[in-house]
Amino acid sequence: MYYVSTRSKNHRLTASQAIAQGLAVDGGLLTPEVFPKLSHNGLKTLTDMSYQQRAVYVMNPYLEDFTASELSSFATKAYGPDKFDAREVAPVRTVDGNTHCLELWHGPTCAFKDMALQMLPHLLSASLVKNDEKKTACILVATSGDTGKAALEGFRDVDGTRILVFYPKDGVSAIQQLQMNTQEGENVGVCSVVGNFDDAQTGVKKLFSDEKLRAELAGRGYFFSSANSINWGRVLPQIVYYVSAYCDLVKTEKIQLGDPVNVCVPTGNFGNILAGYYAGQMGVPIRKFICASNSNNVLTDFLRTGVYDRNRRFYNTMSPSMDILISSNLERMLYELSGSSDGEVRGYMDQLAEKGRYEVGDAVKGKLSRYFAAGFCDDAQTQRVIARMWNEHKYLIDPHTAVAFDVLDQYRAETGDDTAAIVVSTASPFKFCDSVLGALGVTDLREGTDILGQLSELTGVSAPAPLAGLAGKEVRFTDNTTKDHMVDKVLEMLK
Ligand SMILES: N[C@@H](CCOP(=O)(O)O)C(=O)O
Repeated sequence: MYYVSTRSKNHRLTASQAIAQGLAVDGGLLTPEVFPKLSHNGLKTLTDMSYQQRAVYVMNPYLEDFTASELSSFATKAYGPDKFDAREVAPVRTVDGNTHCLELWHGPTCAFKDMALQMLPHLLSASLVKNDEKKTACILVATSGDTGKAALEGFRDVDGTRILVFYPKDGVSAIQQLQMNTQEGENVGVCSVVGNFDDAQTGVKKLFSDEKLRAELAGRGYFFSSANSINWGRVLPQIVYYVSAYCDLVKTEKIQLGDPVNVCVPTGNFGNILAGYYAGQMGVPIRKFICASNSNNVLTDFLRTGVYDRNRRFYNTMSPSMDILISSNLERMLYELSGSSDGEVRGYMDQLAEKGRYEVGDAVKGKLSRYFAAGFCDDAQTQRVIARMWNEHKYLIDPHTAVAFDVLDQYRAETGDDTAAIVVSTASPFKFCDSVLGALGVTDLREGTDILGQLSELTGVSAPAPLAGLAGKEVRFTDNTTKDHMVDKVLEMLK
C-alpha cells in the first residue's frame, strides 16, 4: 500500500517513508491510496482479541514495509500495564442502555493522544532504520494542550529524535501546562507562543516549508518530522480504538455483530473523528459520525452548510484542546469525499490560505450530510453536563467529554435517532480540575497541584498517578516566543 499527498497524488511513498516524513513536501497530508477492509469474520475474530492484538490486526495491512512480529512487539511495549492503568487499555463504560463511553485516557499523560503517541515513536524509529536515515528527526509539535505532553512523553529519550513543542500561552489548562513544563528527558524542548493554537500550528507548518531552515538544519544533521495528527503514524493507531470499542460492545452483548452504532467525538483538529471515519470505511458499521465542538464551532457550521469560514471570533474555552479554527485533518476528509481529487483539495486549501474561507461543491456536501452530524456546546452548558453526569450517574467527566455528551443529546432530540452510541471520552477530568470543580459548585479552589486532591476528596475518585506525581516536580521550561520567532527557538535547540 502506498501513501500520496492530498494535494498531488502522483508521488507515492511507502508507509515508513510517510511516517518518517510526517507531512508531504507540497504541504498536503499523506494519505493511504486505499482502505483495507475488515470482513464480518474479521470483526468476529477481533472480538476475542486483546487490545494489543487488535492493534496489530488493524494496522498490519496499512504498514506493508513492517512485519507483523515488529508490530506485535511495538503493541506490547506501547500498551503494556506499565503504561496504561486499565487492563483493557481503552475500556468502554456503559452509561445507560444505549449510551457507551469509550475512555481513552488511561495512558501515561491521561489523554487520548497516548493511544497514538505511545505507538508512533516505535513506528518512527523503525521507519528511520528502514529508510537508512542517518539524520536525527526533529519532531515539531503544535499543541492546544494534550498532544504536546503525550508527544513529549512518547519521544522522551528516543534515540535519533529531538522533540520541540509549542503551545499557546494562556491557551491550555494549568495542569496541562505543568505537565509539559516539567517534562523530563534529554531530547525535549517546550516553548509557549503568544497567541492561540492556530498561531502555533500555522507557525509550525511554516517551519516545515521553510526551505532555508531545512537546508541549514540538514547541514547540522537534522530533518523535520511531526507528531501531530498530520502524520499518518498518528491517525492509524487511532483507528484501532474505534474497532476495539465496537468489538467490546459485541463481546459484552450490548450489540450484535453487524448492528450499527453512532459515534460522537469531541474534536478540534478533526484527527479523532477522521480515524473513526476510516474505521467505518474499513467495515465497522458506524452509521453517523457526530462531530462535537465547543464555542469555536467552525466545524459545526462546515458540516451543516459546506462552508468553511475561519473568519470569526476565537474563544478560549474550558475545553482548550478543541480551541481551534484551522482544522488540519479536514483536508484528508475532503480528499476522501471528493473522490481523491487532489486538484479540488488544492483549490480549497488555497482559498483557505488566501481568504480563510471556502465552500465545497454539491457532491461533497451530499456526502457530508450522509455521514456526519454536528453540534456545539458552550461553557455554561458544558458545566451543567458535568454536574448532571456526576449527580445522575456518579460519572466524573472532563469538559471535552461533556461537550460530546451534550451534542449527542442534541442530536438524539433533533433526529429521534436512538441508535446505540459511543461517546469518545478524550481526557481525564483531573486535567481540568478547576472547570470540573466549578461545575460541581466549588468556588474556593486550591492552588497548584493541591487542586487534584480537592477534586479527589469531593468525589472519592482518585487522581491518576501521573498527575498526582506532578506535585513538587521541577519546572524545566519557561521560554516564550512569538509566532514570527519560532524559527529562532528551533535553531537554538538544534545548535
Ligand atoms: N487538540 C490537540 C491539537 C493538536 O491536534 P493533533 O491531533 O493534530 O495533534 C492538542 O491537544 O494539542
